[in-house]
Amino acid sequence: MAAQAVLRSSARARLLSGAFCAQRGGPALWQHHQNQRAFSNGKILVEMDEATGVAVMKMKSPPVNSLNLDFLTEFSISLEKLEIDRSCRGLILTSAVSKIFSAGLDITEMSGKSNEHYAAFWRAVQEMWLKLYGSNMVTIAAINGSSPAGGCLMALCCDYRIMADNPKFAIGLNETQLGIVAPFWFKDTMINTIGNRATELSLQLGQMYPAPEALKFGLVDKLVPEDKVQSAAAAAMSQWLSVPDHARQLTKSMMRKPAIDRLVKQREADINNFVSFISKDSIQKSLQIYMDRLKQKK
Ligand SMILES: CCCCC/C=C\C/C=C\C=C\CC(=O)SCCNC(=O)CCNC(=O)[C@H](O)C(C)(C)COP(=O)(O)OP(=O)(O)OC[C@H]1O[C@@H](n2cnc3c(N)ncnc32)[C@H](O)[C@@H]1OP(=O)(O)O
Repeated sequence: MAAQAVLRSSARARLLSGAFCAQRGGPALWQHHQNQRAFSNGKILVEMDEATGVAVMKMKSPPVNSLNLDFLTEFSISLEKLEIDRSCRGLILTSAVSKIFSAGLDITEMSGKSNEHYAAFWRAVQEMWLKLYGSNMVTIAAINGSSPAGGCLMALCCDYRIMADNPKFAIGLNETQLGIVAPFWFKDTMINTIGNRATELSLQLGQMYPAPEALKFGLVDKLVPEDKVQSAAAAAMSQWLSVPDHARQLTKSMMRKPAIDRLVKQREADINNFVSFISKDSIQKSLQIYMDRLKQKK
């Protein structure tokens, strides 16, 4: 895919240079065990079944798998590593943290930091989206917990979503509830999944949907009991992998390329937009109030 080609160069350069690995105290090499391979960079664990060509990526950044700069960098590098591995055809994205898929973007990365930091953070968010939404692999989200905002975006980037059937787990793009605005590419991803009107309702209200409502709304494709999420994802994966790769990949590209190209074309403008928006005093105040409320609810 065009966007993949653009993106691959920078992440691969970092991957091959080992800069990221050195920073983490050593290269994230595959460990082999029978038919299984695994690597971990700290916040992400990847286990690959060589017999099926399916990798399971587990987010393991407690307490809530929030997407900070380190996490996003590890995520993109891990994904790139799988993308260039020809034996890997499918990816199941899930969480190793109980009851949480991902709490979305780390709000502390968007509060009280320099403009340079906001720009680097937003570039990493864009990169995560470009890589996951544009992946050539079959991607299935095994949503085993709550998944607000950026966590919902990650799930929406996948080709298929299976969620634990627990009304305590909710998913949605709730940005307006924080006093912030989902950028156009979050919106495009949601429109491509549930359509324009449902997206407008959902985004304006900053709605979080408990699992049963998320299914009705089309935000997720299937609900299964909590302890069956991984096995259901594996079963769905084998169905998806029965389709010839080249035909499925070209079809995926046809559906997603317009949205991907749109961000690729205005990447720098989107970063500048984010920095000027997030650094406003009024927005910083809104985020502070939201964080205070989160802490007070205990
Ligand atoms: C017009 C121009 C527009 C341009 C574009 C501009 C801007 C776009 C900007 C941004 C887009 C952002 C998308 C996002 O992802 S924003 C993040 C939204 N996330 C949330 O709202 C999640 C909030 N969290 C929760 O709802 C709950 O924590 C959760 C359901 C995930 C888990 O609940 P639980 O009860 O288990 O755990 P808690 O006690 O609430 O949390 C534990 C601990 O973690 C902290 N925390 C939770 N979420 C976050 C987070 N997203 N970032 C940072 N920290 C988080 C929480 O505060 C607790 O900390 P502590 O009290 O233990 O220290």
